[in-house]
Amino acid sequence: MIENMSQYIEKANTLIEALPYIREFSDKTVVIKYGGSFMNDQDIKYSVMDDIALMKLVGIRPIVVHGGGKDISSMLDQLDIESEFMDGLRVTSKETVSVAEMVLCGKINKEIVQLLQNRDINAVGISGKDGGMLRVKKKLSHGKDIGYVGEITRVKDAILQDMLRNDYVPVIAPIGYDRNKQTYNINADHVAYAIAKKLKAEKLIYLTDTEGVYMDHDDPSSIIGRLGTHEVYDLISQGVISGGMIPKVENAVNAIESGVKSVHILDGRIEHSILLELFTAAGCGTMIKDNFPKYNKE
Ligand SMILES: Nc1ncnc2c1ncn2[C@@H]1O[C@H](COP(=O)(O)OP(=O)(O)O)[C@@H](O)[C@H]1O
Ligand SMILES: CC(=O)N[C@@H](CCC(=O)OP(=O)(O)O)C(=O)O
Repeated sequence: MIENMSQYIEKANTLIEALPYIREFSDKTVVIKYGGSFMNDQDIKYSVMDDIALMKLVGIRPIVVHGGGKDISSMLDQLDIESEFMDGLRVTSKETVSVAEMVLCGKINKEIVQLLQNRDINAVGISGKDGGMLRVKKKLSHGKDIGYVGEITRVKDAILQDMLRNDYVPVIAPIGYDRNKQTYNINADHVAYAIAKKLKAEKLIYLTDTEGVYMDHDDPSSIIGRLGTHEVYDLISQGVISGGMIPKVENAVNAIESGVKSVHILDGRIEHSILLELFTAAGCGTMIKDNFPKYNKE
């Protein structure tokens, strides 16, 4: 009985601990990039959707930007089309861009909307095409043409503002078009950054498949809890940050420089990592801000 009581008190304390954060973030915009390899794990998917629903219910304004690279690759595989990447970006032929649009907008986007609606959260799924939201131009990779890969040149946020004003959670697929109305495939990390920048979001959260940014890949205890923007390029040039983590931290620096308060790299494989970050004092993952002392490892 006493044991049970202490469990109840612990639960109540967790709720009390969340109070100042709920107050602080109420009415604030938080952009969540949901993608990567864990997207197809049902338990994780449901836990991410529960977190987003809870955020919305306590007055935060979440915006979901999703990826789906793995699903695109498996659909291409079924169609006997090879997947090729250059610097983390998919080389995108005309055929590939229409498969990407079909998978991202037709399958994944609507699935996320359905999961939020199942939780009685009004969500609307759009791509960068809707309301002319994302204008792009062709992105080159080290001067090389990699097909219909878009670099965002403009974000027209009227449609997002309308949705937020009317209390909808926007769910965004990373597809846009250029000045000739040609469809382009865009890396979802870049879309999340561009939207967070345009809306001057309070937070930009990257859910990924690692606990956060490590100093040493082989040592899980080397996670950097707080990373100052001025340290990021040092860590890239030392080879500490590499591969798919580079666009995330570069986007993080740019986001902070354009008014986003903090960027978080969180482990999407851990259930409720968003809630832990938002509503507990300890937080989790790596928080990137402009004013942390060097490699604060907490
Ligand atoms: N210093 C680092 N700390 C953590 N992960 C790193 C680091 N440097 C490179 N990475 C790599 O970055 C990956 C995350 O990027 P990516 O695979 O593109 O994620 P996503 O598919 O979620 O967008 C990690 O799985 C890891 O292999
Ligand atoms: C140009 C480019 O690479 N676009 C990505 C879009 C999806 C994405 O970003 O998905 P993840 O976040 O799950 O990796 C792609 O085709 O895979």
